[in-house]
Amino acid sequence: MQVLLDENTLREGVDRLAQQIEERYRGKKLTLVGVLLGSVVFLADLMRRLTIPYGVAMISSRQMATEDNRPGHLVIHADSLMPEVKGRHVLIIDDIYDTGETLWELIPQFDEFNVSSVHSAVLLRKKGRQRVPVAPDFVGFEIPDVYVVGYGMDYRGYYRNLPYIASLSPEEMANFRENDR
Ligand SMILES: O=P(O)(O)OC[C@H]1O[C@H](OP(=O)(O)OP(=O)(O)O)[C@H](O)[C@@H]1O
Ligand SMILES: Nc1nc2[nH]cnc2c(=O)[nH]1
Repeated sequence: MQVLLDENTLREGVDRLAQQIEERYRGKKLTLVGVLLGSVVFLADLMRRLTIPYGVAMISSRQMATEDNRPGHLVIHADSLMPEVKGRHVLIIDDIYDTGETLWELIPQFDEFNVSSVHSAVLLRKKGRQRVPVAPDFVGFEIPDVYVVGYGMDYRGYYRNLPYIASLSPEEMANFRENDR
């Protein structure tokens, strides 16, 4: 495991993002919408850096299988974690932008909630992986095409609690044993 972004670097990145978000949304009705589960640490830190008024919602999304069992659409669960967002400026908060499929699926689904606008902020953007024509509006850090864990992000449910972000090599992932945890 190799540390890619240490705690100080992450703090500076989140501060930078908070400033950019404040500049864009000052005077507007803003709701941050975190995408469970990986975004929770980033969201919690970002929330404490923002000084403008805003609401918060969380969404989970479930991938629907297609008839031939291939991965299909992500569907938003607009349940109790999603308060009224009608007429509000939504900023989707996610930990990482990889292929872009998650944002590509989620963004149009906000149309049915009659929001004023939908944009997105991600802590990390992996280079060279984008598969769809939608890009995040705010990006904390560009990272190489490696598998990362920590600061909310997991490998098989582990490592979300690390206060820094580290990369796992293919060998480390192959040798991962749940019984060692
Ligand atoms: O750009 P994409 O290729 O769509 O990948 C990005 C998504 O992948 C991760 O979620 P994951 O499915 O690992 O779930 P988790 O947040 O619950 O860990 C991350 O939190 C993003 O939502
Ligand atoms: N934990 C984790 N989730 C991802 N989802 C897409 N890319 C990644 C990654 O590098 N790490």
